[in-house]
Amino acid sequence: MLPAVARGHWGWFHPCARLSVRMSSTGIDRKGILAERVAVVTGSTSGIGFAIARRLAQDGAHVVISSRKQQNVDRAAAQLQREGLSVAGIVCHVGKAEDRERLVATALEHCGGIDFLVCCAGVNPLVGSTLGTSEQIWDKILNVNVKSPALLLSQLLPYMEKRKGAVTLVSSVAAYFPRMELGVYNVSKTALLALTRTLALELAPKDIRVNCLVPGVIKTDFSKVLHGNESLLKYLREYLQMQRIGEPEDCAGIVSFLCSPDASYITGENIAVAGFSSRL
Ligand SMILES: NC(=O)c1ccc[n+]([C@@H]2O[C@H](COP(=O)([O-])OP(=O)(O)OC[C@H]3O[C@@H](n4cnc5c(N)ncnc54)[C@H](O)[C@@H]3O)[C@@H](O)[C@H]2O)c1
Repeated sequence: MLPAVARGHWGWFHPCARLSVRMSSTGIDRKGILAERVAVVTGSTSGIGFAIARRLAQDGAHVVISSRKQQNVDRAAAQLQREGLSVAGIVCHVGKAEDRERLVATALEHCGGIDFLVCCAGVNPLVGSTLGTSEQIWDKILNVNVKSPALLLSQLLPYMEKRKGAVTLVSSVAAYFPRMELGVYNVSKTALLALTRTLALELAPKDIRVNCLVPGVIKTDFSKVLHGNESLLKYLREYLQMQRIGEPEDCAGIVSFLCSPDASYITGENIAVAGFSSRL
């Protein structure tokens, strides 16, 4: 049986209290750079989002993870809690307003505020040509990939104000060099670059920074269609100057840095983690 917190019902158990208990009982007094800060990470039960959630928690933050399916939330939250990290999980389909509201309420109720938002949730139905894409698919991709980070941020904003918060959106190198088979996905990821700069501009007076992680090919389920194909993988390795595709952990440290006080004067930037491509 998984702990209640992993099912999204915390009851008496306060995940944020857990870390302080652990720290005092083990005598560890070295606080992480993100200690006592609270991070909400969408699409974080696997892949890049999971690696980011883990890293933020390792660096001291209380982290609320989320994705669409309860069983995935349970599994991921339980795994990180076993590692002694202060993590709670809740189901949130980012395209659903009521799910976003519940995510916000959960973070507030159990962690008392919100400092960081990392938007990893993304969809990528392989749709082929942009002009051949149905309106339904257009709506789905733009809703989840572009609109939902902005809508979620507007729901979180009242609580992030006065906390010198930071937001990280997640685009893709497809924003810079679109792939034929990705159609509208390319468009959505390019829109995120513009969203980053626009939000950075709008939120700078509130001391909230907005930056964008731009991953190259990272080994996750999402990109299996690329790295699962031996000949394509060989091509990618030769094409990438570092001779390898990335791991989710390659994307994690930069997000922790962007949340940290060390990045206090960095906003509106799109930062590629892509192993160097001469086309970037
Ligand atoms: N893997 C890559 O090569 C790569 C490259 C560039 C950009 N990205 C981007 O990175 C992000 C994470 O992808 P990943 O590679 O870690 O994939 P992944 O499939 O491992 O993780 C995606 C996560 O998002 C969740 N998710 C999907 N739709 C959701 C929704 N509507 N609401 C909430 N959660 C949802 C999934 O459940 C999963 O937890 C995506 O935005 C993707 O576009 C990935």
